[in-house]
Amino acid sequence: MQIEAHGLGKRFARDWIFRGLNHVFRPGTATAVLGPNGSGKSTLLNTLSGQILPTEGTLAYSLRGQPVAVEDVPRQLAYCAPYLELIEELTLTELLHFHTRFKPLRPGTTPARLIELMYLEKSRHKMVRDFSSGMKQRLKLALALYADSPLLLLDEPTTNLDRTGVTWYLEHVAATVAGRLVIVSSNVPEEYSFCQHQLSVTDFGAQAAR
Ligand SMILES: Nc1ncnc2c1ncn2[C@@H]1O[C@H](COP(=O)(O)OP(=O)(O)OP(=O)(O)O)[C@@H](O)[C@H]1O
Repeated sequence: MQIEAHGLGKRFARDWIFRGLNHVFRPGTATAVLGPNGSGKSTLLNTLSGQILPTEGTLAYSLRGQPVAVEDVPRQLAYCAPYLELIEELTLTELLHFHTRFKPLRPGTTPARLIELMYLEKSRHKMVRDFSSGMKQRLKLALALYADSPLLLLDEPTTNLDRTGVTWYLEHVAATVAGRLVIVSSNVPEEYSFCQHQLSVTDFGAQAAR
């Protein structure tokens, strides 16, 4: 997927979060969106993915050269973020079967295989609400990384992961990002080490908007 932003700006009430963003996010590339806490990284990701409307400017989406309407972007999108919740009342196996009805996994990956890839075999019948925070994060990441979607957004992807979890994340990112458009919001260099491009939200953020 490709996303072209022209003069993109977002304001909450009287505060501009970012303004004047002109950028083309090209398919097959990974971009890290950087900036301190509260600078607007998540707001930018949510705007780019069509979850919230920009205040000004335009976004144009295309897939293999064909335009994609903003309302069709969610179908192409896999998104992992701290503010996106899992369905905690389901067991791991139930959740995977439910989730993948709407967001299929990439060809060759089954829910059973995903459980192995997450090293969660012993928890396949455990309710998600009883998972540790690191297990939940691994599950959220696996659902996004192994989704059959050309657009992958990762907001603070190593949240709640220990060293083993970070190593797991980097290994599975390397296995799944080829050919996709990937945008990572982060303050942790290790978690965006695979990104070829960096975009600092403060370059077109609140300071720049004044
Ligand atoms: N729905 C909203 N209404 C009003 N203000 C909002 C809303 N969402 C975000 N903001 C404000 O926009 C600013 C940027 O927030 P955002 O979450 O995008 O920053 P961030 O760079 O992702 O921060 P962090 O690194 O802490 O996750 C903050 O001042 C926040 O309070």
